Amino acid sequence: MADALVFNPGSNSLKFEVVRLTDNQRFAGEATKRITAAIEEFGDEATLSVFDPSRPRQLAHSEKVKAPDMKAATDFALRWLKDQKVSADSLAFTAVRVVHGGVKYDGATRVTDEVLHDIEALEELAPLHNESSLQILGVLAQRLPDTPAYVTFDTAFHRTLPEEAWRYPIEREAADRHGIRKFGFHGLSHRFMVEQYARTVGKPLGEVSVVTLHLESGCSASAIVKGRSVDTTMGLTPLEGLMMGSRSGSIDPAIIPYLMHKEKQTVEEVMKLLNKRSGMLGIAGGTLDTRVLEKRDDEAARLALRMFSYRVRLAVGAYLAAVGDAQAVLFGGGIGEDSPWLRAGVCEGLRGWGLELDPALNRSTEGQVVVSTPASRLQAWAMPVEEGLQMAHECQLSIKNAGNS
Ligand SMILES: Nc1ncnc2c1ncn2[C@@H]1O[C@H](COP(=O)(O)OP(=O)(O)O)[C@@H](O)[C@H]1O
Ligand SMILES: CC(=O)OP(=O)(O)O
Ligand SMILES: [Mg+2]
Repeated sequence: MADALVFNPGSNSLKFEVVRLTDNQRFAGEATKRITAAIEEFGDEATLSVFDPSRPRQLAHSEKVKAPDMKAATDFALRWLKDQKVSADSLAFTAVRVVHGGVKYDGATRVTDEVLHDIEALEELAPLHNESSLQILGVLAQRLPDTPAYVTFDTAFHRTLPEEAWRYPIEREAADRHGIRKFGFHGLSHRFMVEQYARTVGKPLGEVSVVTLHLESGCSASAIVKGRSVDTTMGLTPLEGLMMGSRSGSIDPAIIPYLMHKEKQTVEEVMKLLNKRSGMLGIAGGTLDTRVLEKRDDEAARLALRMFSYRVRLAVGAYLAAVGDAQAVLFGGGIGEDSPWLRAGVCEGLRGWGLELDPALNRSTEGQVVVSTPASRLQAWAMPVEEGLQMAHECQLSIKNAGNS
């Protein structure tokens, strides 16, 4: 048995967990969380939320803390963990989620100067994320210098995409000169969902084909055939694909020069608009949080939720076609797990595929649950995603593999 400390910087938060791994675990879901917490809304009054480790997303305690940025939040987390009696010598390793690993990294890796350099080189393609990971790694190198540090990559799971999926239909030479291709992200989450599904239904991973949905501030879908990712909605960067909290997702690319021209803005300003002031925030105004939007009864909030659910539904339809004979649609991430309205809105359009939602089961917002009827040919599941457990599991596998080679 070993404990690992994992950090998951999102576009909107820093989540951190102490994970207890068992010696020969085959699935991430066999590990348990000892501590799980998040710092959100960085600033002098950031929020520290501490969750019940045994119940997904159940808040146990919350307080205001001073954490103006990712570095300060990491510093705070380490001090706070010390108060919780988590000492450096109780940790087998630390792990940090890195969103962009390019084509080079296919799994968890021990941090070296070369790895840090590669993460930095990819910063341009994941500006909301890679820099945050480097900041966390900097604090860990200073504060826990003797604990081995690992990184896990969102892109690793999608390295199995076939060329017709990862190649963009743009001039080949130009794309290849600059490494322009679809990478895909949220791989820890998509991998966790499909493996957890396989584990629960008792099938080998190689016999499982599903569509997975990771829906939080950042959102993506993945088409998975026989346990391997064959397509995913995010692309060269985490801006492509579904409508998100504050990101537009896919739009007509001609909108970018048109807006630059009409609004007399630079490309950086327009990219900021698409990353930070679009998506549900851009349509509803005021917030990107679906829990708040659900409670609002103005037309803008309702439109944002309808647009979001419509776009998720379209992606699921496309990926059911990509998979061909999917067994289930897995709804994960804060919105996927917790929002009956979203699941109903998406499944409404999937009757033709033989998906029958059970309205009573769909009202459940707690834990992993099948929300389709027993007779439904295609199943729908609400599936709590545990990126932290997946990170710790992938690092343990990499340590074992290194020991065996
Ligand atoms: N119970 C829940 N807990 C947390 N987030 C939820 C919940 N239900 C819905 N959500 C949605 O998920 C978003 C939170 O995503 P978060 O985990 O902070 O994303 P990220 O990892 O991209 O920073 C919220 O803005 C909200 O829209
Ligand atoms: C890749 C990505 O968008 O990550 P997150 O949803 O955690 O911001
Ligand atoms: Mg996230």
